[in-house]
Amino acid sequence: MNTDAVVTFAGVGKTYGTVKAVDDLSLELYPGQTVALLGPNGAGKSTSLDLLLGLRPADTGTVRVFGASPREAIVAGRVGAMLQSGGLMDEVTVGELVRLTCDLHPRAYPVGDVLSRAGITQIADRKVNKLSGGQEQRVRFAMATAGDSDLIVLDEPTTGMDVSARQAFWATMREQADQGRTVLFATHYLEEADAIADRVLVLHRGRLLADGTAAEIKAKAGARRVSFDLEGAIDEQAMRSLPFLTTIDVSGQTVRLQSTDADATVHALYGLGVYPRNLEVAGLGLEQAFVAITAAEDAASAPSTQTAQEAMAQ
Ligand SMILES: Nc1ncnc2c1ncn2[C@@H]1O[C@H](COP(=O)(O)OP(=O)(O)OP(=O)(O)O)[C@@H](O)[C@H]1O
Repeated sequence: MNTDAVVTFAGVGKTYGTVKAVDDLSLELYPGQTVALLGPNGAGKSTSLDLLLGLRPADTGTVRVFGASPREAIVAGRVGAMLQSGGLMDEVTVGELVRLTCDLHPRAYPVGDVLSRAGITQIADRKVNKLSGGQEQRVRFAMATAGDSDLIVLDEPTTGMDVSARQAFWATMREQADQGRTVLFATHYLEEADAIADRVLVLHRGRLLADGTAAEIKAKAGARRVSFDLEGAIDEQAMRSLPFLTTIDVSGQTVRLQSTDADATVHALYGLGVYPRNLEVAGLGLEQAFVAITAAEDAASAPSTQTAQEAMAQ
């Protein structure tokens, strides 16, 4: 086990009945990393965060946070968390709730700073049960950043936030990471992961499918996007016979395709005697890469019905 690690999962498993929510998960997070946890619904993201926060015990393996148990790390004030649901006391005001959270944090910031950073100073006197969804998220954000924690754990933090709240939120998280804190967030917004995270973890059926920078995850998906325009009638059958295609779409004079070997596909295209204009070759976006990687895994675990290559092509 690396002693510098902020978080260590070693062979961690969690099963609910017959569902393996987390399956033999091993990983380490380091100081200053901003890590996005991606995965389809039910992939095990929230369960993994619950295990990391000691809210549920692991069935197998060990979870360590700053070399201690999750509970010890939290009691020491080293972890701030923003979870998806629950946890807000309805009958108190926003200001009272944030004050209480600060009172409980061993290394709390002044309440006024916490309110203003989360953009909720104006609603400090409002009852928590009168808040909109986005305002509730801001309150959760305030609670997660109430003190000087070394690790900030966020489960789908920007769901329901408007554009300005999101921008303010991520600006704050960037500051936190720049100061050496580790930020781990689960999200379904892949553009946020692409823009914010310096490390992306792709979880699927409780297992870690990919771990790297967004660029590495895109490269792992293997395919590239090619688009071009053709003049005159397009011979769709000839286009579909191009080598290394995974998908192709012909719309008007424009052809858009994905290829696992774009150089060979373009070479063959010229071999058809056509003259493509506005030819562009680009990598997959993170969203397309994510879909390709998880679909390929689905296909690999159901080999009788679909090949991985077919899944990549969908
Ligand atoms: N308390 C529970 N009891 C039984 N099954 C559960 C429980 N919590 C989660 N599961 C199951 O474990 C699996 C992983 O769920 P989890 O909530 O961790 O996924 P997730 O990646 O966070 O999903 P989402 O993106 O939909 O929030 C799912 O199949 C889910 O149905």
